Amino acid sequence: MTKVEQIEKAFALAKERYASIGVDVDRAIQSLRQVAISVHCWQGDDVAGFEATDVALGSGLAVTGNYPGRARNADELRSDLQLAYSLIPGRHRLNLHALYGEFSGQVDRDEIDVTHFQGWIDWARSEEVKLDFNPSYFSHEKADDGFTLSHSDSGVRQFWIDHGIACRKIAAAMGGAQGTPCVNNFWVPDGYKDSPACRKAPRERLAASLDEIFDEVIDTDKLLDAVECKLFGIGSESYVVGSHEFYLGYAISRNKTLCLDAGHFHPTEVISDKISSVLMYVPELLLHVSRGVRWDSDHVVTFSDELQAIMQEIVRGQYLDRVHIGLDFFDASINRVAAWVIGTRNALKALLAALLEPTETLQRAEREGDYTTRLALMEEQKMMPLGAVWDQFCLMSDVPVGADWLQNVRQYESDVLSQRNDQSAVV
Ligand SMILES: C[C@H](O)[C@H](O)[C@@H](O)C(=O)CO
Ligand SMILES: [Mn+2]
Repeated sequence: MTKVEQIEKAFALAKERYASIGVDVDRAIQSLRQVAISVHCWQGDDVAGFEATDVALGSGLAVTGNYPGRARNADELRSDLQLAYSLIPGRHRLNLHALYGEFSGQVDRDEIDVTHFQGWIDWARSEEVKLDFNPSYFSHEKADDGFTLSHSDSGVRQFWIDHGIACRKIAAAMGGAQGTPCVNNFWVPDGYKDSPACRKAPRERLAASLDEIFDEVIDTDKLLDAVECKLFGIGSESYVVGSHEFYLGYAISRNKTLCLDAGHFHPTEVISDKISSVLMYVPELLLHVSRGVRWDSDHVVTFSDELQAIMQEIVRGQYLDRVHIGLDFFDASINRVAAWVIGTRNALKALLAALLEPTETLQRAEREGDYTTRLALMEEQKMMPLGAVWDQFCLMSDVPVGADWLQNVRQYESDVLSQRNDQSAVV
């Protein structure tokens, strides 16, 4: 029997097993096909970006590892992304940070405009990839003292407000060009290493700065404004201005999209439990699916219990049309293209697992107070033939099955990545 025949046979048997518990596999696959994961550009170059400056990564962000082959310019990053997308089933989005514009010479953050992203827009159109965006409030001399939009100096604040306004315009142009909204996510690192004497004033300034940035009403067909909280960062251990409570209140009161990053809470606190709560009060949610190991370390996403719980919550709550699934990890200790492929395939696998649950049966047992059945079925579900359905989904999507994709990455590593021995910027 050929490998394809094996996959098809296993799939046919799996379909029968799932049908026996009331799950329609074809419908699950159909739903999975509709989901576009927003793949983050910054895994490809260790969050360095392409500005004509050599300011080091900062504001609490840290990438460890020195695996060869980091992308040094937009063409290299696009080439790496193209390989990654070709190994991931389905059609997915690209999440760009403002520091990934194509700048000829020094262009400061308050001066960027859509022309610096035209290359990305053209590429996205030709690759049928939709774009998301992020203003960059880090790796800049005006962010060096730990404050940007909540800075006590009005000049510094204004600089960052102008950056936010510029980014909204760019994101709206992307949304207009692609015919679907571009999610523009604001993460602001501002905070204190040690106990502040005043927690109130920076928060008041952050809210006022954001209000100024969001003052222009832009059609939500083009642009969705999102805001991302954080508990602490390196150098902001005692106080982060944009805490969870701050942004939850801000998003609710301003009708904005809330971003929940899986690494931005206490280590035992999980975002899966927050989804159904916050979606009672905010219109839409952006997820930064990440994996913190002891802290917000941004490890590559694995098929973990929490990843499965996140996807289960999205499916069980029927939130697929209100949740934007983005990724946020950066690992420079392994092949960076492989990191994208592993993390994105895992997010999709977990989503497929959730779509293959007998949700109604589980929820009925719960409604009837039959927690024995609920637990028994949830545990038996873990042994169902998910892998056979996943393999078929890969086959149907014309991407490698199992670990076969690794050969493509290895080939690319020897043909392309290993030639990038000069790691300084090549523009
Ligand atoms: C680069 C990203 O915007 C950044 O990771 C942010 O989303 C974050 O999570 C910071 O900890
Ligand atoms: Mn994040």
